Amino acid sequence: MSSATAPAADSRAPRAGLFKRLITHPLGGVSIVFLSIIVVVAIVGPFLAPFDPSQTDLKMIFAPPGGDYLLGGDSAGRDILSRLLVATGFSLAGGLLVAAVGTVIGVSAGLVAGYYGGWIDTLGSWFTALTMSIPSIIVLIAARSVMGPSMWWTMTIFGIFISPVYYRVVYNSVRAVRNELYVDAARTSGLGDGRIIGRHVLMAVRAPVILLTSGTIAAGIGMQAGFDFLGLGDPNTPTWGQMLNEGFYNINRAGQLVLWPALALGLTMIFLTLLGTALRDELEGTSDVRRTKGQIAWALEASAPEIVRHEDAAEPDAVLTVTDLAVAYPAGDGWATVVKGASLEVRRGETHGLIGESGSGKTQTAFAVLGLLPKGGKVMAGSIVFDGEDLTGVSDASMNTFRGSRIAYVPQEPMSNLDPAFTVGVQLTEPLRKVLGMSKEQAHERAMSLLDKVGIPDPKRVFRSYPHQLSGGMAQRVLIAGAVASHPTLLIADEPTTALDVTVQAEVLDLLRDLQAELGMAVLIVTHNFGVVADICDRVSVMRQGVIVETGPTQSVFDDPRHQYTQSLFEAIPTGAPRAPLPGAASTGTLGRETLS
Ligand SMILES: Nc1ncnc2c1ncn2[C@@H]1O[C@H](COP(=O)(O)OP(=O)(O)OP(=O)(O)O)[C@@H](O)[C@H]1O
Repeated sequence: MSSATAPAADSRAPRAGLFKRLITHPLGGVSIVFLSIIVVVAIVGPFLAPFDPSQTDLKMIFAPPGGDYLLGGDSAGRDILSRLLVATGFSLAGGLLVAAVGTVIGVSAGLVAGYYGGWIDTLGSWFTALTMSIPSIIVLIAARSVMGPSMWWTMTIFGIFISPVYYRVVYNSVRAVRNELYVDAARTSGLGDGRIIGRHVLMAVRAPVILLTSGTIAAGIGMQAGFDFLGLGDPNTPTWGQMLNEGFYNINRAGQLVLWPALALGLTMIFLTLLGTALRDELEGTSDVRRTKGQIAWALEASAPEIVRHEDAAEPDAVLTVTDLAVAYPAGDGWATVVKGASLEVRRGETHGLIGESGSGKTQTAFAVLGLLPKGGKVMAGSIVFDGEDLTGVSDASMNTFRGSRIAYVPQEPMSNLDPAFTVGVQLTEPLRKVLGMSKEQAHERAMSLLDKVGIPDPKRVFRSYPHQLSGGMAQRVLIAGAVASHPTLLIADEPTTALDVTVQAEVLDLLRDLQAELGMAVLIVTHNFGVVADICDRVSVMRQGVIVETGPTQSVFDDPRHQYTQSLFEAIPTGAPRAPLPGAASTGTLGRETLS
């Protein structure tokens, strides 16, 4: 056995710029190429057009493709190709105008209303509600009869109707960040509101606004085409919608009249939507997961420390096998890896301690198993096999079939994990009814017997009590009762005694031991207290800086810690404390509650 101390790689792989990432994204690349061609055509189309798009030639009415008119002639003898080239510019400009008006009004109003609140907020909400309640098409038709058939006015008004969408997105994002500590810090450091909004707040809304804009351009082009198709547009401005309108009138005589504008319109809208999908992937980081997963896995493999494994007489029957797990969070332009290739095995029916100093990644490992990583956290590499199923590829919806039934969880802070608005009875019976499908009476009966089982002296009273009427120890017993209600195969308890006082800690540990023995479940107990491990764990894994460095039966690891880090942990225990009270010896807290940090 060897011990290794090399830390695993920290993968702060720098991310390329947004455009570079988009162009290498499969959907993004092809969309950018197509849309670039459309933009080029829109700009140079009028110069490339072989004829004036309005020039009529009676001889060329419904002329077939070929000859002077490459794509044929329309019902007035105009060149379809020339009209298509010029129409591309107008159609695109219409979509861009909608997005520009929507962005300018919606983003600025959302920023100001979200940041300042008060009457500006009220005015913004009122305007949003008003514009959303009026059908835009009616206003557009009314405006047309007042101002005449101008594409520019039509698109400007449509942009105003789109602006509440931007307003809401920006407003909600600003509300979410305005009380962040870094915004407070900017304020206290003397930065003015304009600078804070422009620098800190605008950054937070940048991604959703960019995302929204590709959809808005598509919606604008579609709206304009629909308006022209209905014959409500400006007949002197060639657009795809105008061409479609004319084509549909003459579809039986010359089908190509519909074909070209329909292709241009359909493909542009499809590629704008695909670009939106690619943008979402890149801005929200989902694509980075795909792209960097391999890189991180490779980096971890290259530097993975060897785990010190103690010989084990028992036949391994793993209920949970975590292999080379890597968990990372976006950090700046890269990823900060907080679990760096951890491997862990919890066997059926055993109590397994996961011990390590504060910040070593114990909770992140537990959350990864539960599929409950905080926002931004991603499993970048490795596998989590529970009862034969790999949980890393499982959807959120499917994870719900594991959580609360086959995998249960007991948190660190009992009080903050009970909803103060509901009685214990409601909180215990609701999952029994929803997850296990029990009737109201069955759930009530089961909850009472669970409260009794976890040693609550007066279950009836506690059932009717609100969390604030319970002590910390009682609240933790209630949470344990809820966790074991479904007879889980695996119970994950994250520092279940840390928030409790010493005497209550001992009782809760005794309770966990008794329940484990009675229900035969496996228990993974996350702790930084060797006393807890000594008291109830059959086996232990020692975690350091995101990796497991030593694992084995508790007795063996306590008797003969081989990894330098495990040895240093034992050395950190104050002298005078007995070294290793072994599992089964009810000696909670023998080693105190040392925080190994
Ligand atoms: N939401 C988050 N975003 C970014 N980094 C995080 C997040 N949550 C945790 N971390 C980082 O992950 C690392 C491991 O945290 P974790 O909570 O797993 O530690 P731990 O071993 O359970 O320690 P403790 O006993 O203090 O909870 C820490 O460096 C922490 O800063």
